[in-house]
Amino acid sequence: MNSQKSDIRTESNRPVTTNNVSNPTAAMAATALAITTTSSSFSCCPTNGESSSIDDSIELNDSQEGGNNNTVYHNGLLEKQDYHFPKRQPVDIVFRDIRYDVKRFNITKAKFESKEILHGLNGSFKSGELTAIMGPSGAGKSTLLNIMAGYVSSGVSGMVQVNGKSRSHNSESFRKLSCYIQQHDALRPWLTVTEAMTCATHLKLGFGIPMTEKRKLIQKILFMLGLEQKGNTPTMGLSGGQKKRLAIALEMISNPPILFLDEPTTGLDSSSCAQCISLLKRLAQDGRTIVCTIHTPSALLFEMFDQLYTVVQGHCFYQGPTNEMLPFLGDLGYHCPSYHNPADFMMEIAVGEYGADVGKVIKAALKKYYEITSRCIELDSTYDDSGKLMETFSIGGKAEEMCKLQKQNEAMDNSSYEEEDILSNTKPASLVMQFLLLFYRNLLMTRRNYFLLFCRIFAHAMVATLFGYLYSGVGPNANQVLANYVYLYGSMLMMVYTGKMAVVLSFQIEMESLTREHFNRWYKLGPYFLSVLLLEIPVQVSEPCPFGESVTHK
Ligand SMILES: Nc1ncnc2c1ncn2[C@@H]1O[C@H](COP(=O)(O)OP(=O)(O)OP(=O)(O)O)[C@@H](O)[C@H]1O
Repeated sequence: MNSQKSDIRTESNRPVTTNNVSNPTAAMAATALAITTTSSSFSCCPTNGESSSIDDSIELNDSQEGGNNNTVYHNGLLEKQDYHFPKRQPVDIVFRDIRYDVKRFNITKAKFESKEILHGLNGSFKSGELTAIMGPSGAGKSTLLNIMAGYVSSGVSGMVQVNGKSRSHNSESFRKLSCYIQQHDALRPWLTVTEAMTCATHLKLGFGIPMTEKRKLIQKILFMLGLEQKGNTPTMGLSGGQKKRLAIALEMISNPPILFLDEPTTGLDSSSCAQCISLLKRLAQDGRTIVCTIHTPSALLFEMFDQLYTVVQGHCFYQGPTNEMLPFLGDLGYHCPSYHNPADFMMEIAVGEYGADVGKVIKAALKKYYEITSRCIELDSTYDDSGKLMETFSIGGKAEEMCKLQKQNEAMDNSSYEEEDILSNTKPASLVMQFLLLFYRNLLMTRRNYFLLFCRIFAHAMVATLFGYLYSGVGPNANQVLANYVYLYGSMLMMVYTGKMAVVLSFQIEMESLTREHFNRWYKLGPYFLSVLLLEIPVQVSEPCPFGESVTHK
């Protein structure tokens, strides 16, 4: 245990300056100063000379939370037992009759046709539970997740309730509560882990809280996610599992009570998969609602999920506790062979192996859902207006369930939300600050991507030399009007296409990052586009100048 801690200290024992900014105006000035200095990272923006170290931050956290840093290994996974994210209000999601229609153009009939992808899905995702959405490829898992996250809203019908209140399919307030981590991590490869975290913290939490608090928060998140020793590593130098954890870490800054993840384990080896799911499980145990799609997990991983929602051909195939899935299929006459992975077995039944009747299972799942719902309605009716239990039950099963619900209610009432204050009082960065931060981030990435920069400079120098040689001395010569025209036209094309190519080549990567960051409410689109354009303009303006002048003077 001690050796583990001392390792961390040795690895991260480097001075990190902190910036204790307590009001927004001072913070703006501080950041502007940081941006105008030649500082090479977000984390090094000294303004008041105060300094501390990562080491100090960890120690401070230990003493503040009054716990030993019990770092233990379980199933080969690193667990930081005494570190928890601040509690958030539990959020339960219930959805009914979710349908999704897409319009497709039928070439043979030369008209648009509607196709239903999801056929009236019902279910719920509860706080404190880790739910897996499973199903064969093309079953509609990602579509369901996109709808639940509010990422897709057109063509969707049905009802989604959040803590009992109806939610529109593109609800802005719901997006404040949730974050959506898509399959592709879409991280910024040229930023280090600390820089990526610092930038995200400034954007998400604004400048209303001191820099020291932000720094502590970053260290705590990185520590909890096992990335504390990777602070100085560029994102592109992380392994697949570490990238997934960083993607989660970036969203955990705002500590959302709901997390949606699309295939978080795809492309990871079994150990990284286990680490990732173990992390999600821990986050769920702290009271979050965590929903992720997953492709046939191993038996070990499968057991880690609390709830399972299976989709087959756009229908619900099974929903309920993971450990009740095999008895459910067993009741329908499908018995899992010994030593067989339950997840594999379920998928085999879902694609009709063992002579399985998929329709029969879908009907049974629907029947089970209605049975549970009607039981819950009965249970609800025994609460008074304030949600308290009115009477006890004589029927064993129901009484037990009611007691469980009652205990959950009491636990919620007694739980302290003091820790929440630091985040609940925050406002995201203003538009101006968003622009400054994004501009600085772009500048940093452009500077570090020296190969691209070198290629651009080299291409321009080559074209300038060629044009200079071909059109040397044509400027003041009245007989060379056509040559002047060709030169100007060529220069114009050069400017347009080099500018365009930079955008075209980086479009796909940039779009993925932009979609993720914008959807998760890091910033507005205006500051983003302005920051990209302003960085491009100096390069474009400088292109024709040297050559243009040389021609005019000749
Ligand atoms: N916008 C769309 N237009 C046409 N078809 C669509 C659209 N979105 C989804 N689909 C279809 O809906 C079905 C479900 O897609 P979805 O991506 O949800 O599947 P999935 O279960 O996540 O599959 P996989 O595991 O392979 O990612 C697929 O057949 C897909 O082709």
